[in-house]
Amino acid sequence: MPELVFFSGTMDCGKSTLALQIGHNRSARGLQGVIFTRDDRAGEGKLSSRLGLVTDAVEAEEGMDLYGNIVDRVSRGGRVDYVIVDEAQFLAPDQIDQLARVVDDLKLDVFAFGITTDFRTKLFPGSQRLIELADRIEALQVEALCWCGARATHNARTVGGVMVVEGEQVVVGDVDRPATEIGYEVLCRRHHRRRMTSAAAHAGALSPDVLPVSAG
Ligand SMILES: Nc1ncnc2c1ncn2[C@@H]1O[C@H](COP(=O)(O)OP(=O)(O)O)[C@@H](O)[C@H]1O
Ligand SMILES: Cc1cn([C@H]2C[C@H](O)[C@@H](COP(=O)(O)O)O2)c(=O)[nH]c1=O
Repeated sequence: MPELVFFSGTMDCGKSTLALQIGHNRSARGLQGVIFTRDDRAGEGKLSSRLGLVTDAVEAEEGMDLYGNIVDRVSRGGRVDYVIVDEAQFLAPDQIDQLARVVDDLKLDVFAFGITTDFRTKLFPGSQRLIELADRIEALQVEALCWCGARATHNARTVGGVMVVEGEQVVVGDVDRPATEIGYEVLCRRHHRRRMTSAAAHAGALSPDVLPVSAG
């Protein structure tokens, strides 16, 4: 049975790498897929992984009918065996409904990859709809880690090196950006709640306030 699968996790947990691997393994066996993405860091119409691999993709622009796009390809004689969607959190809810229709009406597997929640710990609309509609939700096996060593479950945004909890939901960016820019860091829930990024933890450790004080 074809499925709509949502591979979800934090930033930097290997989603794009897995998307590329799934595409590679299928094309190695002669299958033909359509790869959609939206606002990849590498630029329009690209699906890129931090491991250095990148492939061409169809930019799933705002308002684009993803079901219609696949039907057009097939009706023009094209072959489509499966669909991959990266950065699926950026899609509109009705585009996720269109992906579900690709599975149900066209009988194709759709593999969607995206982060579940934003820097405020709120669901992205596209991810919410995927959670509502997916046949399966898969967590990535190689977990990203918080600076404390716990599994990272949340995404923090930093501006000038300081964690923020207000701002636009969508700001394309990356982890490990210079402290002067808007950046992201993955954290466990405890440290996300305390707004304690690795820089804040490091500064706290150096602060005289937290140095051991002798009793005498
Ligand atoms: N130099 C490296 N050596 C080995 N693995 C790396 C290296 N750089 C990044 N990675 C792996 O790539 C993962 C990020 O992959 P990517 O597909 O870009 O993530 P996502 O799409 O989830 O943001 C990291 O969690 C890490 O496991
Ligand atoms: C948390 C968060 C992230 N983003 C952006 C930042 C990146 O461009 C993508 C995530 O890409 P990745 O391949 O999973 O690392 O999402 C955002 O716009 N808003 C956020 O709150």
